[in-house]
Amino acid sequence: MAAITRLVRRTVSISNLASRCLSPHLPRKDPADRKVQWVFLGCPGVGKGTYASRLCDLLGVPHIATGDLVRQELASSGPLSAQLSEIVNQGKLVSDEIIISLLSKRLADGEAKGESGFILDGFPRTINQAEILDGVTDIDLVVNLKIREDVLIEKCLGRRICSQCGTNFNVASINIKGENGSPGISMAPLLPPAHCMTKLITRADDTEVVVKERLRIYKEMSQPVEGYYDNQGKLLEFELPGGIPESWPKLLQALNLDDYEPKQSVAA
Ligand SMILES: Nc1ncnc2c1ncn2[C@@H]1O[C@H](COP(=O)(O)OP(=O)(O)O)[C@@H](O)[C@H]1O
Repeated sequence: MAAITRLVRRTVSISNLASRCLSPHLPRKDPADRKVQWVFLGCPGVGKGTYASRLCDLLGVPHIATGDLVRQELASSGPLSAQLSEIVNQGKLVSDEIIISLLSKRLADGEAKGESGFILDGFPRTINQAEILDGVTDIDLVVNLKIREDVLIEKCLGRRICSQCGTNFNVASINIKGENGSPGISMAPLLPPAHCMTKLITRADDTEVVVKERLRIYKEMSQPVEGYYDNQGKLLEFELPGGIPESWPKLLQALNLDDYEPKQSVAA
């Protein structure tokens, strides 16, 4: 009973925190009067950040990646830093309280700069987070990116970040032949320009052991979020057919964004 009371208190306090922190920054407006409010779901390494940031450039909305917020907090050596580094380096999820407070601060900063709309990447990652988000704003669409698991591991291990500009690259060259009726897949490396080449770093949580743990946790904690949005009729499943040159135009088609053709050149 005491445990239930504690859980109820905790849930209430997270919901209070969420409504206190998130509500002012996520006004419920008619979709016709505001920019898109989308969520990107998908396993670690699938390319959420890559495709979400390209779509954000196209649609003129901020790309808000909670993983980036966590890494910024880690790099800042602030009070949460040591606690976060232990959790993240084990591939575990950060608590809802911490994630919501980082997200609300990011939204407040964006609001002060006059931002409108968003694509969320890496949030919500649990049913509780999805319910909290639903309590404070309307999500128009949830894109669930998918790719086979052996590719995910190779992509995580090949991921590199420019320590100066923060851009993601990938040195993995993926070429898996089709077998037993399932299609093969090829993905060329996404190499950095010369000025980033000497500044590349690998994320501490992109080791094989930690990536496998992140995949396990994704299946346990985050896959149910797909069903949550499917039940609301908001889920768009998108199986990546290959690297960016093949996938980007097909993703635009699936999103009915073919009209944005002049800007499709960002994919080149
Ligand atoms: N919504 C969230 N809830 C809890 N933890 C999160 C959330 N978003 C990011 N994190 C933490 O930050 C780490 C890195 O996140 P991210 O860059 O999105 O990684 P991934 O490549 O696994 O999708 C996660 O493994 C987790 O520890």
